[in-house]
Amino acid sequence: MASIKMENVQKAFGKTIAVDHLNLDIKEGEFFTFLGPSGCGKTTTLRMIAGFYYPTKGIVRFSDKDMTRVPPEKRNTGMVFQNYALFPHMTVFENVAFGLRVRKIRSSELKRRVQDALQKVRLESYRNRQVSQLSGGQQQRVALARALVIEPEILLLDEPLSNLDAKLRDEMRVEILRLQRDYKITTIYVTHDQAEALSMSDRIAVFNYGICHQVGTPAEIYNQPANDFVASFIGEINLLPVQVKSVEHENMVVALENGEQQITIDVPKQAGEGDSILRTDKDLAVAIRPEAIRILDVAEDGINIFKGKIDSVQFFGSVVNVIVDVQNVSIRVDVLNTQEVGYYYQGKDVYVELPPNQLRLIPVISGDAP
Ligand SMILES: Nc1ncnc2c1ncn2[C@@H]1O[C@H](COP(=O)(O)OP(=O)(O)OP(=O)(O)O)[C@@H](O)[C@H]1O
Repeated sequence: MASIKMENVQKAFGKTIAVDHLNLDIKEGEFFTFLGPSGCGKTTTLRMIAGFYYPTKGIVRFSDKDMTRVPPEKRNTGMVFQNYALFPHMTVFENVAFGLRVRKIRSSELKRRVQDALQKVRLESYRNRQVSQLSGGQQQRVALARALVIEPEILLLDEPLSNLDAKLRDEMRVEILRLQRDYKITTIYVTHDQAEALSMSDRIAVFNYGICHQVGTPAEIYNQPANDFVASFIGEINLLPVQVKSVEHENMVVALENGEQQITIDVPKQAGEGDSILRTDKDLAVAIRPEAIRILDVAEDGINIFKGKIDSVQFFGSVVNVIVDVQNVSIRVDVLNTQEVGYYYQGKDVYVELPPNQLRLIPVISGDAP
């Protein structure tokens, strides 16, 4: 097992800066995910860790050792590619044995290790089968066995499930996590799928346009997004553009200007990381998840309770998605399907409550794309 550090790393391809100002500290044994949309720099970062690319600037360390310019074959990393990159006409056994033959491992030990890896991915009975005669999920397992058999210190997985159908993907997620725990191996997982990232990772780094915007546990990323990009890339969220009206000891009062009208919202100071949010030169938004908002039939005492009218209702099974119009501002509320059918309907007068402890005041950066 190794830890991985990236210190102020940049990678440029000619004039394209694929990754910039990257600082990461990945712990031994961690399942760490790079998440972001296509072209945001995830694969480039992974390749700098594998050694297929060298950074233009900055340092890459494994367990404090400088690896920045060490070639891939001297790094002891195992990699699984999106398209698996297997040898189709070779057997399962030979595909898995490949890395060991390159390393000139003795035949008896080679057999034992391949057998062991095939057992771990539950493919022992397929050892003599040609890879071209396997299903997508089985090929994925061969690719995993081939990466693991060399007993790497670090496992690198580049969108390993993207070619599989939804059911197999679910199965393989569980399988990958089981293997990662069995081998206790530091793992980096690249994906653009937020559900995959949230459900599998110890921690996630969220990328956009070559910049890492936030590193945190799934709950931190979901509950305390650093800005509007992170907030809206992961899950559904209401983003209400606001201006700060006043700042008190514990609270800030912010206003959502809406033509002639104004909605004032009480936001606890810690929802904006204390006063620091006030020093940003960015526009601000109040962020709240749809499941954190309550719909009330009658006005109750409390703060941040606003009168509105239901605009639309969509049924999703376990959850009902209700859009409420509050003074021409659309607010999405997700309620559990526990009321009788027809309880929420278009045109119904309701109140919505935005609980202060569920609010975040965040900078709006999405206009900043290069
Ligand atoms: N070899 C290269 N030469 C020139 N530009 C490159 C090269 N590799 C990547 N880029 C550019 O760097 C940026 C980041 O690409 P990268 O492949 O790291 O993104 P990604 O997040 O992995 O995307 P995807 O999910 O589509 O694979 C993109 O703008 C891409 O076009």
